[in-house]
Amino acid sequence: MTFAAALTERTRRLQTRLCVGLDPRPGAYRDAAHLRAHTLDVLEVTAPFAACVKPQLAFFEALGLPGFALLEEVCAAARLLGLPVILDGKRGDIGSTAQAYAQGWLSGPHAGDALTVNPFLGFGTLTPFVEAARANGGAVFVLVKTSNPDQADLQGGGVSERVAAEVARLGAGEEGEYAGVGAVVGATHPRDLAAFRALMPRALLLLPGLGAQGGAAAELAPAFHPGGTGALASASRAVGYADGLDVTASREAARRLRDELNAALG
Ligand SMILES: O=C(O)c1cc(=O)[nH]c(=O)n1[C@@H]1O[C@H](COP(=O)(O)O)[C@@H](O)[C@H]1O
Repeated sequence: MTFAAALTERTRRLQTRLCVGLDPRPGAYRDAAHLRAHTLDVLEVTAPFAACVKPQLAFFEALGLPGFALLEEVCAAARLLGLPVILDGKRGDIGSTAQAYAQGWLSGPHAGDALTVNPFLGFGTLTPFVEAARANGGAVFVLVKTSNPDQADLQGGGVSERVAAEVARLGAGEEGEYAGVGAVVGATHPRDLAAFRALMPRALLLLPGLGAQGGAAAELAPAFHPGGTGALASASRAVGYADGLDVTASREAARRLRDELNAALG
């Protein structure tokens, strides 16, 4: 089953639209073993409320080699829990280098099921990522309108809409309910969601910024299709560090966010 199909099946079966972000901050732990144990615990306790999991590569890269080992463990544990994995790497480069990124993160030993990608170098540079995702039944999430306030410096003036049109074009010929080419649109831009939903009718929308960045579940309904599919709202700190390192608090935060998203959909 493709990433898009597996994710949508899980959303329907478990009635959850929550993506749990794993952003393990080294400063929060005594040592690497403590970080590892807490990260795997957060994954396990939140899995029943999650549609998917999104490890942020920066935090694993920051740990050096042990970070790569932990990332592999996280991906393996997620698979055992039935959770599709989105690697948040925001990769993008000239085509030949993009090909290496795509090999590493969408088909190599550390590969996830999906990867976030940056279109800044041009639409043609997305091709290696899209091809690798297709070959592996995976997906890419192209940055369309990011959650940060200063996104408008470069993404304003119609740029986000142009990227959205390219996302729709890239996914147009694919079979299945949702394409393997999705889009990132910040949960912090609720007023724009309906327009992006319309511009990319078959794209999965990843909505980061829930919680710590001010995104509110109650405002995200326009990103979804009738029946509550087609989008995922993502929270990292608000789940992983809901109350310090208390994993019971993480589980309850995931449960609450899942419920709030469902309530928003009526
Ligand atoms: O691609 C992402 O997930 C992403 C895109 C975006 O526009 N904004 C954004 O915050 N993210 C990532 O989502 C996570 C947000 O973390 P929290 O603010 O703690 O929920 C971080 O790992 C960010 O790198």
